[in-house]
Amino acid sequence: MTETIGTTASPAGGYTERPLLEIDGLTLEVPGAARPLLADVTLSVGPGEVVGLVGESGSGKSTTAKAALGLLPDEARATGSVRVDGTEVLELRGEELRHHRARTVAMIHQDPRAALNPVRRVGDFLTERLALAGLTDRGAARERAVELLAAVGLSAPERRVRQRPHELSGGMLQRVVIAGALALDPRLLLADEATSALDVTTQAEILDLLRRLRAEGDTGLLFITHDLHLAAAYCDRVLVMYAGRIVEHRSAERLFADPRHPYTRGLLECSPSLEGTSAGIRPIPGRPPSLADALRGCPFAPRCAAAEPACEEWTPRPVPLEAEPGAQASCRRLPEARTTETGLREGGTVKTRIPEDGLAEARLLESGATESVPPRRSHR
Ligand SMILES: Nc1ncnc2c1ncn2[C@@H]1O[C@H](COP(=O)(O)OP(=O)(O)OP(=O)(O)O)[C@@H](O)[C@H]1O
Repeated sequence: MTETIGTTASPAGGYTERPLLEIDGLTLEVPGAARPLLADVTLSVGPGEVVGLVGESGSGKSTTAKAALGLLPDEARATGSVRVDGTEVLELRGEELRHHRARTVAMIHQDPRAALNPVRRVGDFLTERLALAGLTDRGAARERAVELLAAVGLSAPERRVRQRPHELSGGMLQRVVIAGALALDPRLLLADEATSALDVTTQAEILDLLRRLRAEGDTGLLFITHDLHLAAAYCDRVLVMYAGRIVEHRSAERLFADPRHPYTRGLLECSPSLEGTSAGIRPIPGRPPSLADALRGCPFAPRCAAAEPACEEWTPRPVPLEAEPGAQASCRRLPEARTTETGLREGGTVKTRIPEDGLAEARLLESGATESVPPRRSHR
């Protein structure tokens, strides 16, 4: 099944307008690592959409989100592209990059205390953010700070602006940080484990708040979590990462109902459900590869109960899933993978669908493996 690619793309049942965030074939290499930090990462977030990015610790979720801010690891060599609201972030430098970080994208981290100066008042944090956005009149900024705190659901906002971080709970502080993000009226919000440190009730309140804000402002939200159950319940679409790669990309509903990658199935089986029951939890055996491990074939093969010897030779690539436009999983054992490979063997060079890349050429290499060839750019 085909779909229109470009400004009206609708990956895995998502948005229909131009994406706010478009990461296309992003590969990041750092000196001394045996494998890339990120390998061919492609994802997008549309206006008003919540997209989940899920994976174990070290899979590359934060590195992907930071790329949207133009924050790459020192000495990293990047290929591919990262566009926010149509601007190529990897080409921004100096003042343009500072402006981009201050105005277009806002990141909310797990620990709100790290974002707030412990000796400054909450109101100062907000008025400084508002000054970045051009509101330098002190009285007007003060008023706006109170409005922002009310908008994120803090009671008695006039009193809160005079308080210091230690006087507020973790949930209240996360609301302050979100208010700080909103002060800049960003098009894109990046929430990196933003609710992981909160109790379940506060977590639900903050998730509601984020959902309401992105709907009201038509803001896009990239929601990073290690909790696949939470992502499936909260997001429109979910991408699963393993060892720096996207291994599955589905609508949240389909992912939860019928996970196709063995790693996704393993994640669902090894995390407690939203109801909090831990019955039947089965941890995925083994550990994810470190950056010192050179990878060959499917990176999940050493931990995969369904792996065959040929998986260790298989070049990972997104395999489009039948009857689910834009959805893909990167597993050699999918029936869809066999179909495409047969086509390649017969045709030598064919056009194959790479979700969100549009039509990318897939070449048959001499070894018999396939290689997708999206448009590339190199940045340092
Ligand atoms: N500046 C850097 N230089 C070298 N390696 C880095 C750098 N930043 C991150 N890494 C490595 O990249 C890998 C991915 O890290 P990242 O923080 O993106 O993972 P994550 O999925 O967000 O994990 P977590 O949930 O623990 O934050 C890790 O192995 C990490 O050690």
